[in-house]
Amino acid sequence: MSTLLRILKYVKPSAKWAFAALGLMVVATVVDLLAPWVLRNIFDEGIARKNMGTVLLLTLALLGMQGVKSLGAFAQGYTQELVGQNVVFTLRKEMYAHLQRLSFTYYDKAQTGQLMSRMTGDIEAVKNFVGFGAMMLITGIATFFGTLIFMLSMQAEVTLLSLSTIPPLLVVMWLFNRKVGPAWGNIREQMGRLTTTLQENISGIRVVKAFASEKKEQSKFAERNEQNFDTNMQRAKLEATAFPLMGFFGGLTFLIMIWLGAVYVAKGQMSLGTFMAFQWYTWGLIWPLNMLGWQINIFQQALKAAPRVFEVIDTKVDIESPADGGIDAARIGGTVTFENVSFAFDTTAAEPSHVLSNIQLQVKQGEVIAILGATGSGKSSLIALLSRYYDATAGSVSMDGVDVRNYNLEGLRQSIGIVPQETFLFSATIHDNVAYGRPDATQEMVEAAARKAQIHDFIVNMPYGYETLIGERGVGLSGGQRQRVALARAILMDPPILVLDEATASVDTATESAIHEALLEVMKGRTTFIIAQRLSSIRRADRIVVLDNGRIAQMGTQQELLEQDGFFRRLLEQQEMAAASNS
Ligand SMILES: Nc1ncnc2c1ncn2[C@@H]1O[C@H](COP(=O)(O)OP(=O)(O)OP(=O)(O)O)[C@@H](O)[C@H]1O
Repeated sequence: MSTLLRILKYVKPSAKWAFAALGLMVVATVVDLLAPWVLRNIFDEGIARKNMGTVLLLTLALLGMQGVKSLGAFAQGYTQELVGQNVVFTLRKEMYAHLQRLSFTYYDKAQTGQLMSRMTGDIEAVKNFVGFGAMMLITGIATFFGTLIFMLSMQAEVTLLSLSTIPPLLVVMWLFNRKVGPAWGNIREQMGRLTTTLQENISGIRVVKAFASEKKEQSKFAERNEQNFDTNMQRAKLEATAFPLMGFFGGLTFLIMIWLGAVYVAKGQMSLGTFMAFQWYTWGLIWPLNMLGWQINIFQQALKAAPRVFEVIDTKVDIESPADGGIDAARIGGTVTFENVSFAFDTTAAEPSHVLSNIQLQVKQGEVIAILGATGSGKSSLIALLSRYYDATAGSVSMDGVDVRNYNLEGLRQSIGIVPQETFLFSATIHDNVAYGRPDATQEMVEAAARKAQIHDFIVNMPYGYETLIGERGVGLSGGQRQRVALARAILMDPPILVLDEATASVDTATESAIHEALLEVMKGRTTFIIAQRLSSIRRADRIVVLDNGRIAQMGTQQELLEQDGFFRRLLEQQEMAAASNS
């Protein structure tokens, strides 16, 4: 019930259209109810009394009524679709906006395919109910009871006796409703899983092919496809049993009415006109009942689909700006302090395993900090706390002495230029990809950023220069080129804090040293965090932080760390040995 009420809330803004559709429905229903009554009078007042004028007049009235009904049906069809589409529009807008606000913690667990199927199929199922479904349900109920009133007023006995088929019909409907609900729930869930399998396969198609796993993937998909097939067939079996049974009882009503009607006409207790009108009216009883089977289907589908959409919309946003909008981060200088910071990804676990423990680090404005450590030691996690991708579980991260949680989130993130390990490029021109964070940037600004990232020469040699489409539908770029586009993207933001996460990992040594030269310029005056495995990438760091299993194991200048027996010296020795054996 609460789901239904919540769905109706989305209809509220279109209330005037919904009422217009209802009004038109009432017109069409009244016309429908009056038509058999006019027919009765054609017989009883016209034909029986040989009054052809009345016959002509009433036939013309029937024609006019048919015209009004058709016009009403057209307008109603349009308006009910308008109401449905408005609901779809609002739900999609709300869900999309909420998805933009949800944090990394949500996306760590979310399945893209499930989200896509909720955004499309499930919302569509809700629309089918609020538009067509609900209107047909109301039309059906109005027609049924309206018809009943007309019939009872004309001949109560025949009407009541004909209705003896209604109780078994209601039992069939009740059983169908009970069984078809869970089937629709399964179908909606399975569609989500099917879309997830498809989406993962397409995103990971390179891995699939590299491991020649096409057959395995096909059978995984086939399994889910079969589940969906089976559940749909179970649903079809329910429909195939229930609908004809409903049809049978509906037909029986009609036959009983004809038989009883004939008996009553013969006995003189019913006029021929009423008998003819009853034949017409009986359909007014039967079709709403028959249609009810479909309506139950549409209703149950919506009832199972809507909570899947609401679940996303209701997910709590755990990382956002403070309620008052937060402190403007536009003038952040770049002093960063980690004050006894500990962090675990899953804080809901009974014993959260800490990825970072008791991090104590003060970074001056303009300082270049290199973060080193074995894989999985927590380097990316440490950096993720700066932009509030996640919040520290204990302790605090502050910038210019203000806890990051007190800044306006948008401003905070705009103050931190990040070149991530994995670059995502949008299906857009290379210009738009570089200017992603600053769409208002001039061509000169974009080019200057690209020059600093050592990618300008490559771009101008592309088929359409900066206007070349890249990403899914455009030209592919190599790993190193993608990384340099990401670097240009960050440089263009002109942020006081720069984060380079293995930013030169996938470029050759010559490009790497060229980028480093350029970076020297870029890093000037900016607080920079460089996560790197290669020593060449950190040569210009003022200070090095070595992480070990989420704790700071070493910290100091390159010279200081060289004098200690620790991770840094071992790394240096290893890399020097590797360089010697390569030469
Ligand atoms: N989204 C996540 N959810 C849960 N655990 C995670 C998540 N991301 C990373 N971890 C875990 O946190 C630990 C630290 O990971 P992190 O990515 O910070 O390490 P890293 O030092 O940057 O590693 P690498 O050098 O391989 O990039 C790892 O043990 C990893 O398994």
